[in-house]
Amino acid sequence: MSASNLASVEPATSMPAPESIASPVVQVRGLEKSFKKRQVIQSLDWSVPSGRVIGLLGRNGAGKTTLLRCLLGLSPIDGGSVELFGESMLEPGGKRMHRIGFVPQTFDLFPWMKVRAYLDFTAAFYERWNASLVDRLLGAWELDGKQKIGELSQGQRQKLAIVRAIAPDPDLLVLDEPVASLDPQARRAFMSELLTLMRAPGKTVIFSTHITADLERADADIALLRDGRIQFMRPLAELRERLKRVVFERPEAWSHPPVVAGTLKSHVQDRRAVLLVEDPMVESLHALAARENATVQIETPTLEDLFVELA
Ligand SMILES: Nc1ncnc2c1ncn2[C@@H]1O[C@H](COP(=O)(O)OP(=O)(O)OP(=O)(O)O)[C@@H](O)[C@H]1O
Repeated sequence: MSASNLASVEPATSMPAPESIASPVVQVRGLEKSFKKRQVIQSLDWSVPSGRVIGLLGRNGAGKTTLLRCLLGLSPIDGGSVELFGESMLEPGGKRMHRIGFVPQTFDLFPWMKVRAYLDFTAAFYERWNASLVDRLLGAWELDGKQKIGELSQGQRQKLAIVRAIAPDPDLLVLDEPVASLDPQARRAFMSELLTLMRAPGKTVIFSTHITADLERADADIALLRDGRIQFMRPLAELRERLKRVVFERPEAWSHPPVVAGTLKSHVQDRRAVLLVEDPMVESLHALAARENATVQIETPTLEDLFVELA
């Protein structure tokens, strides 16, 4: 059993608000991307409605960076199509880029420029540029405008990349592991800043991360990338409500896990059988436990548990 059951219950786009069905911000159809013989993205379909915060999860090497770069036209695609704001995306450029902010995984541009000069230089390219936000964030995040970019620490560069990406007031903000180098205080401050700015009508955030606590804090929709495809996209609250960890325990060892409808994954550990079940029927579980001379516990898994099980 696998997470694809989730996708079969509902397609990769889950329950968008009615007004957003008409105009997804991101619409990907049949996307293919390989590096030499290594196929990273395979027939990937993904529709991201406006107004959501999406956490893109996937194991190391699952293709998150590749997918985000393909979305933004930064990496050529081998097949399929990508539309942003309803228009085909073949390469970055044009007016639409004013509406898009991107924080790459590593930021190592313009090492000779000073922070303030770099931001002023970048501002000139944008129709909208929130100079007071820049000033506030430089202060709050303790970035020195007079310091050279090449002399910044990794975390400070990441902060600068974030300031640069959100200052143009983007409608779509794409962040590739934006908080990987930030300390816990900076991560929290960043997440709360991000959500305040982007939890506004018409704003959409897509960010990849391994830090599941941040996704929980952001109350994000979770999109899982595995085997080259988006396996499902669901609001975190819905995942937690519908997916349960069911633990059977009995005096004798299990040779195989008990059969339960909706099981996505299961394993046995001696006298324990642990199942991840979608929409479990509580009475049937208790009846099954009684037949098997077992006790049963139904738990709500953490997002990290879910990630470990499903990714
Ligand atoms: N420029 C490239 N040339 C060749 N292979 C590449 C290139 N970029 C990525 N890959 C391969 O594509 C696969 C997906 O890489 P990608 O960086 O997209 O994964 P990821 O999900 O972002 O990983 P992580 O969580 O570790 O950042 C990996 O197997 C990687 O080796």
